[in-house]
Amino acid sequence: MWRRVASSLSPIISSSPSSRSLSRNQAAFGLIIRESFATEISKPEEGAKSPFITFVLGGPGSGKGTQCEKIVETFGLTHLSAGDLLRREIAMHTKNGDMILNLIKDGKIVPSEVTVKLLQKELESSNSSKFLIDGFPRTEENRVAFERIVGADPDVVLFFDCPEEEMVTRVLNRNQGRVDDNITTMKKRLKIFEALNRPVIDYYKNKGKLYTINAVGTVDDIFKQVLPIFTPFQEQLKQSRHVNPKSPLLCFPPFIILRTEKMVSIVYRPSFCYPTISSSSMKKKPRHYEQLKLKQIQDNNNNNNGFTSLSLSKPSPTPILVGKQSTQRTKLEALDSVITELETSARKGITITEPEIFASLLETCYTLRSIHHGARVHRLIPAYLLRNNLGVSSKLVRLYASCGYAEVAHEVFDQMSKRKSSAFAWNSLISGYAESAQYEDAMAIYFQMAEDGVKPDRFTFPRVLKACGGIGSIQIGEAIHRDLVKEGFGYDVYVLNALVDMYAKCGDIVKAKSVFDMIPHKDYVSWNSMLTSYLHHGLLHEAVHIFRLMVRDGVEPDKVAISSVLARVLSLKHGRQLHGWVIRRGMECELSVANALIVLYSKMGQLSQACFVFDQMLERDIVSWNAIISAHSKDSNGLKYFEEMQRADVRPDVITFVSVLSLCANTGMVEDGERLFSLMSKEYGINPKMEHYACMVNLYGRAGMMQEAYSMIVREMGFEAGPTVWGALLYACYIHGNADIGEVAAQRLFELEPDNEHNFELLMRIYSKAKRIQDVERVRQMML
Ligand SMILES: Nc1ncnc2c1ncn2[C@@H]1O[C@H](COP(=O)(O)OP(=O)(O)OP(=O)(O)O)[C@@H](O)[C@H]1O
Ligand SMILES: Nc1ccn([C@@H]2O[C@H](COP(=O)(O)O)[C@@H](O)[C@H]2O)c(=O)n1
Repeated sequence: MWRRVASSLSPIISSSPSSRSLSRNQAAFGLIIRESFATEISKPEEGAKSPFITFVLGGPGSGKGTQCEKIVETFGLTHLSAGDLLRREIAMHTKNGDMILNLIKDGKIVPSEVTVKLLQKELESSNSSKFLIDGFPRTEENRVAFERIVGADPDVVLFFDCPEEEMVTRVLNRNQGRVDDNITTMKKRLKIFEALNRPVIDYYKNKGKLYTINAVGTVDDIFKQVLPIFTPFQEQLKQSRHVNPKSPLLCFPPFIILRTEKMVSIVYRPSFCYPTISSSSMKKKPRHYEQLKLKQIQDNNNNNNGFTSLSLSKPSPTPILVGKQSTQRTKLEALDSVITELETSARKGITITEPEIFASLLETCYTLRSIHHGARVHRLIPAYLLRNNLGVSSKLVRLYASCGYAEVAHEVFDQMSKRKSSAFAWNSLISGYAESAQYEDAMAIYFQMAEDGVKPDRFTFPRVLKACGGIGSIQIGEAIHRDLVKEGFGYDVYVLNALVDMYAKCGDIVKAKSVFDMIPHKDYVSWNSMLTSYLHHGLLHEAVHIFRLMVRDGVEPDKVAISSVLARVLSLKHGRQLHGWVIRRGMECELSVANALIVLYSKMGQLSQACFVFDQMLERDIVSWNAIISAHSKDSNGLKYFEEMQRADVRPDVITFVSVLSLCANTGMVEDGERLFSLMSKEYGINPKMEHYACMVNLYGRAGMMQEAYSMIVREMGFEAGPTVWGALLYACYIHGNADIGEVAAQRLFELEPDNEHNFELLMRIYSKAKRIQDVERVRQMML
């Protein structure tokens, strides 16, 4: 192995804080990950296999990236583009981001330490053993630093030799919005290439490792020169893969259970952090991404490193589909297995006392919105932990509140001994309410906080502002704005970003823009908030302006902005173009983007495309399920998705039932509709709302069951029926020519919406069908 694997398991079980390392993604997931291996050695172990490394050199625009894609396709190497890694730093506003941006704008070389560290991180976190390192080393200094820090030598060095004029033409036509693709920077890049990269090329030439390729001609012609270079290495490339214990790609399923006689410990690893992939996704085609995913699953099936790991469903022969579907299922299965293991241990008298375990599990339950699993975890948590550990109880509170279990959330909250000492617990409650669209409740908690003398912190405000945006009250929003300034958060980017969003959602785009202008160091959230706000307000011109400024500053629109753009697309052609753009950026697997694509295709009547996107999703949330079911509003196949959703243990919500009930109404599936209506309250505790009754009246009405439809309104509904319900009945009366019930429905509608001419017209048609000409005339007179 390239990196040494410590043999002992003990560090895992008694991991000290120092043995834990939180990677960026891990931290983002709020997870504590115990490192299961010692990882200090960066030189290859003696006798261990080194990774197969190819350096790809050539001037700017010589076609390195293009050829790398083909090499990846054919030989399955992992593509790491140094330029892409640096651009990712800019986009993510890391501490080096500004410095890198300035150097790239000027065509200069970023300090080797920075670039090599980025490459090293990618190499270490990948489970691949064969890499294409593109655009590196650019200088002798780069080369030496790589040898020193990574401790590896390339097996092959490709040099794409291209005349300057051709490179200039290609770069100026590249059209990817890169800050350095302009003639001024290009001239500098070419000079630097000649001065600094030539010595590297000569170095490898002297070592006999250099392969020079004439980079003029078609992409395929050039690749014909590349192919034979790798042929001698084919066996080496096929050989078993390097297994890196630190690799997030290897961490599948997300949990590994470690058992000793007295103790059960869990190593939690988020299975959906793929830094290697996302870093180079700018250039990569999603197909490679899929190949990697599938490999990941296969590798994990093959490598359990001696741990008791959770079982995985075997991938089927269709890589793309199965890779993704099994991923989603396995996440829940893994969670379920871990909880079952813990329950078994608890029954045997082994008490689990580590708050990190519960915090991780609850975080996962929350991500998967599995309240059922959350409740099981809840039962395992010792009472004293719940009372005293803010981290654990807050996660539980948020889970319950966000799944609509307000009472239980409050019960847990009330028992928290430290709830009055900080805003932490309150934030969870506010966040839970805000996420489940219970905005008034979220606001009430904020005001309660003030009454109880708990000071809000910088995390409180974004949550409250989100709730305020949900309510759409500019007055409350302004009051909170004053509060946050008073509390000293008037210059906090994190808070100001939420303020931009709030003002925009409350309809005051001018104020949103003035807050945005006030943000001194805008981060990518600031830009994306403003872009999204303009889009929401239909201000496309302004949105395009912001978009241009973003590209100028090297900030890419994020998934939220892209989802908003997708939601506003008016033509299938533009939708498809955007879908292509999304794929090129490797963003098609982002949950909100995929959800928006489903809605887009469904809106455009492209059901099979919507299903395709859905089937490809790595992760699905309630919005995805609702979108695909709603896309089937006139197709009985939609119920299969509902059943699949239940099997996946995703809890249907109010919207899901509106969708399935209208599907049943539209397709005449009365029995299924009745069954689902009853399931909604009995199984899922959702009391039927106006929309559900409207669907039921529609269901019976369309099926000609007028008495059932009528009695649904007068007998079953516990509240006054509104226009949607009576309207459904009136329409059914028109279809089935029932003037008696039609009169009753119309009468109620005339009271509820006296100005809606449609109701009068419908009643006239009903009378006309029944040949009650005098009544037709009477209604006509009423309309005058
Ligand atoms: N053989 C070719 N003929 C014409 N255009 C090409 C060819 N190969 C690549 N291109 C185009 O030239 C542009 C530059 O190619 P590419 O991005 O692969 O170059 P690169 O060497 O990776 O550039 P950089 O170092 O600037 O990242 C792209 O727009 C690409 O589509
Ligand atoms: N080893 C490297 C690679 C790149 N850079 C900087 O990034 C710019 C773009 O690189 P591409 O390979 O995508 O063209 C490049 O001009 C350098 O500014 C670097 O510093 N070191």
